[in-house]
Amino acid sequence: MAERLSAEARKSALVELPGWSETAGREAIARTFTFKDFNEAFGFMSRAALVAEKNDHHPEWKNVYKTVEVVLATHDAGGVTRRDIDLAKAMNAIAGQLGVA
Ligand SMILES: C[C@H](O)[C@H](O)[C@H]1CNC2=NC(N)=NC(=O)C2=N1
Repeated sequence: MAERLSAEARKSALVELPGWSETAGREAIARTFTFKDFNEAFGFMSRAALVAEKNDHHPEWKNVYKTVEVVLATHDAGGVTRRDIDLAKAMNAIAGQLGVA
């Protein structure tokens, strides 16, 4: 089972996660992605969903038209773990391939 990261470890992990930040009032990380249109936003979600399913680690997310708000935390650990960092990195890579840095 993945271990919760310390505040320090979370902060240093975020250095390598452009666009991501800690959420207020909850041990989690979040990013809002804005794509060209709904088609690209949904394409991002489709690809990210496959990664999440493969890793058995799932996002909390909301899609409104071309934006996707993502919150990541490890429910079993009650905070942020490496699994969240790894999924955030994968999401940034997928968004990058869609032209969203
Ligand atoms: C049974 C299943 O492996 C667990 O419920 C997985 C599913 N996906 C998950 N996703 C997230 N974000 N946190 C979890 O603790 C988690 N646990």
